[in-house]
Amino acid sequence: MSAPDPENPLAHERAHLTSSRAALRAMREDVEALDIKDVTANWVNSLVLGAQIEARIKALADLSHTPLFFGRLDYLPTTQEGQRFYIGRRHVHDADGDPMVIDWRAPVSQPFYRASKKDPQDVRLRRRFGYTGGELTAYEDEHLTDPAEAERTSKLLQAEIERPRVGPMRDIVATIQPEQDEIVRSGLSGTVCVQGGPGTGKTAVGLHRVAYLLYAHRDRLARTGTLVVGPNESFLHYIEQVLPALGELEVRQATVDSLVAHVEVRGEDSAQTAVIKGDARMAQILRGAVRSHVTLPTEPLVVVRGSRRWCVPAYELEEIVRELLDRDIRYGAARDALPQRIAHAVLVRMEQAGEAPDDRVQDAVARNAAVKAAVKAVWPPVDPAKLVLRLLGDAEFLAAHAEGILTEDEQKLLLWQKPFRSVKSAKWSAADAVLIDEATDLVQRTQSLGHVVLDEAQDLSPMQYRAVGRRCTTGSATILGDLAQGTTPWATESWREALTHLGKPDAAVEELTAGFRVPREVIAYASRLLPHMSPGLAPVSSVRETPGSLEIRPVPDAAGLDAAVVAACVESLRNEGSIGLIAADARIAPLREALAAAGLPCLAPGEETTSEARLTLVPASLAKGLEYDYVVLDEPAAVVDGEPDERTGLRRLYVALTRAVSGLTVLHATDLPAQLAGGDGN
Ligand SMILES: Nc1ncnc2c1ncn2[C@@H]1O[C@H](COP(=O)(O)OP(=O)(O)OP(=O)(O)O)[C@@H](O)[C@H]1O
Repeated sequence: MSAPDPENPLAHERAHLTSSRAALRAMREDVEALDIKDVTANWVNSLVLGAQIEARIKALADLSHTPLFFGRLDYLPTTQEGQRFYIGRRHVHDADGDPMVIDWRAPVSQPFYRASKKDPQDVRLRRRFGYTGGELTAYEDEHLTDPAEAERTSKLLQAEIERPRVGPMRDIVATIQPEQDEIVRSGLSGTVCVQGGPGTGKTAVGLHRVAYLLYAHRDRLARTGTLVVGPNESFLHYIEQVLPALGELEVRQATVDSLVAHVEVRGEDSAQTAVIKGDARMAQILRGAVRSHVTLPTEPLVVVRGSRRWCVPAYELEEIVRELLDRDIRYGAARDALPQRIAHAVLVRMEQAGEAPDDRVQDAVARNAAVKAAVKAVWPPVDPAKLVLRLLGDAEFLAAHAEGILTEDEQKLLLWQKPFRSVKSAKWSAADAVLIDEATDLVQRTQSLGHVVLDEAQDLSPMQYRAVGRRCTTGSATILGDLAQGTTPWATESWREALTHLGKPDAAVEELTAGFRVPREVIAYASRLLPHMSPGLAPVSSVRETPGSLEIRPVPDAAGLDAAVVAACVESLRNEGSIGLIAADARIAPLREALAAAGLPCLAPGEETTSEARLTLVPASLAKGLEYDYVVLDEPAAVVDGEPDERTGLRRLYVALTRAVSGLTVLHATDLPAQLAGGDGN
């Protein structure tokens, strides 16, 4: 490494960027030049190796608009031999194998995120770099061991957050904050639950944690797999580029609905019914219903082999069945084990009679027609969807298993008005699919992944938590959410309870309190709702002061509201970045028309914003998790009224009010909800 030029540090850093880029190119060319013909024994090997090389080449691509490094650490002479490290998205080394850029996830990079004046962690200088396009244009230094230097908030962090947004969500790897980093780097074995208000970086933290875990436990997670679960497709689409930008291409993304898609969902439940279907008591009912298929044998079993007849008495068969019922194994696994258990009982009799049967004889007995018939009678196969079809369609069957668990009224709510004939013709709801998933797992164990990230977790029902939980029984999870943003009738009120349903009752619950998205003025306004919908939750404290970021515009005449909203969108579009027009779901159609009439094209959530198409029309029900540089919020009272109860309405409004990064304009022709009224006359 060349010596720094004290006269022109920026030129020196740019030179390092240029040589790092060249080194990365050389690394890529080395991989491209690999000839695997001589080293692979067969075509399967060569295919596998070929795919690995292909992936490596992709991972080594130099994305000209993504800074190769964003920070620098100079250690004190006493540690790391006073070395200097450039921190970036991936490791880059020169021709001698010496590091030019260190992966942000490496242990030596950690102080970049955690060191402070109070705890410099052996770092003398921390330097952050600013880029414009692909150009390195600025840097910011902190001399962590210099007592004379005052601590200040990073301008580059501020600029990074306010950088106009177009396109999908981006990573925050250059600016992860210390309390976020603690979560990102927490170990693979533990499940972490993160409570955090709007814009505290929960989604970002969850995604960076996956990237970190994949780095630290690559082999294990490559085998077991990782999954990110989000609330809907448009949200998944919004976040889907973050992990690839961090070099991780193998992480699966899903919604809870898509995880449990055993049947086609065409029906909808009333809120009351959905609440019961999502209640954890349903798991108990399903378990009883599945196991009720087992009938204790009352007849002896006779197996004929050659000239001999072997008889296993009924009481002994019963013992075998009881023992399998007592062992907590899946219904299907026990069913698979039963023929061998019976065959073993026959073999014992053969031995008692002086024969010496071997394993092959046991296998043959297990396949004997009489044994097969006995197994079918005692432990018949169970089709999970048919089982749920019967529970929801047959009052007697339901009563037999729900007695003492659900009240009669609750049972009535579960039953279809008119039972469906078949799994195919049934109008399954989303909650039914979760029940089928539970039943499926009772029959056959669901495969567990190595790590699951669950975002917007507060909206899940207990049965949905169980569905996610069984996908990480042998792995760990990151649970992200905000109790104040729960808008389903079954929304979680306590993380401890949610974690218990998930099967991780002892997981650590962490809290993020610093807000990065929403300016102080806006979050203060939205937080007026908190005492009315989630008392006890502390407001987010925004790291950003953006004067003038909030405007409340009364519209005197209701007939003029649409035109005023369109005008506000036009004004917002004069700024750089993305614009979200958020409105009650019922207001979407008229607003779309008004925008079209004014010649303003708009996107739907999930459609990617570009520099040409920057305005998205967002139904309040889909706003969760999304963000826009400027938000125009149409008629708050309509957002509240769009929900079945006031608390849910206020929470929906809270979500809508907290989507803006740089500016929020609220337009209302009717009175604002009383809970928003504050001391300032707004
Ligand atoms: N350390 C950070 N540096 C820069 N930007 C950050 C940082 N943390 C969060 N952000 C930005 O703040 C915004 C909000 O982050 P994110 O969407 O992860 O928050 P959230 O807690 O999931 O919000 P919500 O509850 O509204 O879904 C994003 O644009 C994200 O990039």
